[in-house]
Amino acid sequence: MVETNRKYIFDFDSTLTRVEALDVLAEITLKDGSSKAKVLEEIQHITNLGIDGDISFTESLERRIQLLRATKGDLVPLVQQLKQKISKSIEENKEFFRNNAEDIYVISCGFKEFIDPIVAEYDIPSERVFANTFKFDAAGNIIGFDETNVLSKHNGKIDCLKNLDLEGEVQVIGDGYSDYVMREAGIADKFFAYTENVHRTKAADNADYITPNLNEFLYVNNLPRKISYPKNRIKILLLENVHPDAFEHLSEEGFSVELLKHALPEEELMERIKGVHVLGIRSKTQVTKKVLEAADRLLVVGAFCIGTTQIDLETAKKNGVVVFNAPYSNTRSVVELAIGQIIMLKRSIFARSTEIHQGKWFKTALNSQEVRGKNLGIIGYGNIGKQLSVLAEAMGMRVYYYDIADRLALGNATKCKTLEELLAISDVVTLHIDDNKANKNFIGEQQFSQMRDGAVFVNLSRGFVVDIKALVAALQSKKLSGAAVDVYPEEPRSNGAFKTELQGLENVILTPHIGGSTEEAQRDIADFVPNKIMDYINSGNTVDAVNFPNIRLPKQQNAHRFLHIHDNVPGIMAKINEVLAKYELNISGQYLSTDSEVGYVITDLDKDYNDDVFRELKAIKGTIRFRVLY
Ligand SMILES: NC(=O)C1=CN([C@@H]2O[C@H](COP(=O)(O)OP(=O)(O)OC[C@H]3O[C@@H](n4cnc5c(N)ncnc54)[C@H](O)[C@@H]3O)[C@@H](O)[C@H]2O)C=CC1
Ligand SMILES: O=C(O)C(=O)COP(=O)(O)O
Repeated sequence: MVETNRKYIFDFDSTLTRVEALDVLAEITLKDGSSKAKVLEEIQHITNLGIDGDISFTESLERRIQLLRATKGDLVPLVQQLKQKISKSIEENKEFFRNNAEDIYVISCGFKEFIDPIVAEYDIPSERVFANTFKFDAAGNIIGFDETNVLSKHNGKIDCLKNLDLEGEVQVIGDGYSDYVMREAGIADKFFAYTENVHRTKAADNADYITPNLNEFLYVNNLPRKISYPKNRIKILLLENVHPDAFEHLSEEGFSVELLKHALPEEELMERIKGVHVLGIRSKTQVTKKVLEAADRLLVVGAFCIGTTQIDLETAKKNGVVVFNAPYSNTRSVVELAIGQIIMLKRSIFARSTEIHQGKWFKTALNSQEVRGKNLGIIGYGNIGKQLSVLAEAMGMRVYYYDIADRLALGNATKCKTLEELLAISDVVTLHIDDNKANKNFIGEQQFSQMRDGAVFVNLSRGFVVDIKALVAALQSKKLSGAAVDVYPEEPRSNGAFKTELQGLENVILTPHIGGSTEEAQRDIADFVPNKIMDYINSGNTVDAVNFPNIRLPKQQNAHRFLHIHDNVPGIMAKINEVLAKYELNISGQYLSTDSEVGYVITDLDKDYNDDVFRELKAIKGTIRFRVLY
């Protein structure tokens, strides 16, 4: 039992439950038919007019009851259905109702016949439920309501609360303007506009607090709750036009998400990142040391792509910021584009197509060859390189590959010991190495000179790995018969003008870094990365993090979870456990993973903790970040 000297007044419809009960009743009573939808719409309209105070409540009630044509028997399925429609965060925090049972009241303009059985399960007895009651005829039809009840009158909640004459601070939690009026009249001390189910502007505009769920209400009041930090307080900034599904998934989870179409330059990002807990980017946004240092709340960076060298991974780690990416989602898209481009180059298709666009017919087999039987040299035999190997072989190409790591050949592919060997044998050279900064100008003048005369060259990896001047020279001198380039050393942050020295060259296909830009890939990434983010935020899992010790954690029931990220120096674990022992906290599970720089320890406890424990754990020397989950 928590002593707060507060009284909590809850509204019922759309606050404790996700729905308006009379709308559900209408669904039950109205027979399917052409008029059903119209009547339902009419009932909802009248409900809203009443809630917003645009018509008198008595009028709204009378009109709805006439339309409903309900009976006593209809209340049974109504109660059953309402039990399934309790607001999510109310359900999650059932303990709040148990612990504060004496101080919780329901004041509703709904009806006790269906409210009482629902809220009884939340330890609110009938005597603390104030609502209307139905009038029935002898046959059990609902024919009206008790008109002497104050709650059947316009602004009846004011009189109802006045009559209760409650002591202590009175807080009203409701979704409608008719709840706010108790505060306006000066009988309640605070009004929380409850927006978990419906956001009513008129109520929200007047509220002392807008509370998107009960967790936020409990947080504001510093009361025990299911999760320590309400999800709506977690701010997510998604840049570079990531697929809208990501926005959907993360918003549905309750986070506050903002979506921008473009990348941000360093200075602007340093400003925008303040207060942000999760940053979502693609390949353009540079998450530099300065940006990470300006970030005061950052927990996670989600790279909605494969490459992660645009992020200062080391600084992120040292600051306790976990980075995730999507290593597989767009690989197939890149492979398909590579195949397409290789065929287009070998057939000089873009030249032929441009001629026709310019009104010229030039039918020729000149510079046009099949890919069957040609040697394909793949540099970088990773997730993309390997898939390309299989598909190219299926088209009859002879595949050679070169990789600095020891990679098993798929199918009949032949491994080359050196880059020179690969360059010398390939009719088509395609680049799929990773975005490691050490790969800068990996292919330059010397490498082009080692290629076969008339070879074609494809780069879908990163712009900086190729010396563009050398590539232009190789194309101009006809050493290469063509090239396809998707990535450039400098790429613009948003769509618009773009210049490259490769423009205007013959048989050169230029694409704006769209290798991974397919609907399928972007949708898959928008599913994969948010799941990783949510898994880390909600339970501390770092599986598949690119810069952090990986820990897969079991789900815990009735436990508190402490996440402690620290410098990997001796003795920290002992200090954590010393604090826990001092406060006689029983550890139900403890998991540790370290790398050379940081340690990540998760401790599950089966007992309530107080703020002193929190403070002491945070104060341990070497602590980078400390977070409590629930
Ligand atoms: N154009 C686009 O839209 C996209 C581009 N990419 C880029 O494609 C590249 C490859 O992606 P994945 O196959 O997923 O990466 P991966 O990491 O699975 O494979 C890269 C391979 O390159 C090898 N490698 C690295 N440096 C090398 C070097 N100097 N010489 C030889 N081998 C080297 C690695 O050992 C590894 O096997 C990355 O740079 C990625 O950023 C990825 C997706 C979309
Ligand atoms: O996945 C990658 O590394 C890519 O290059 C794709 O980047 P993007 O998401 O198109 O900015």
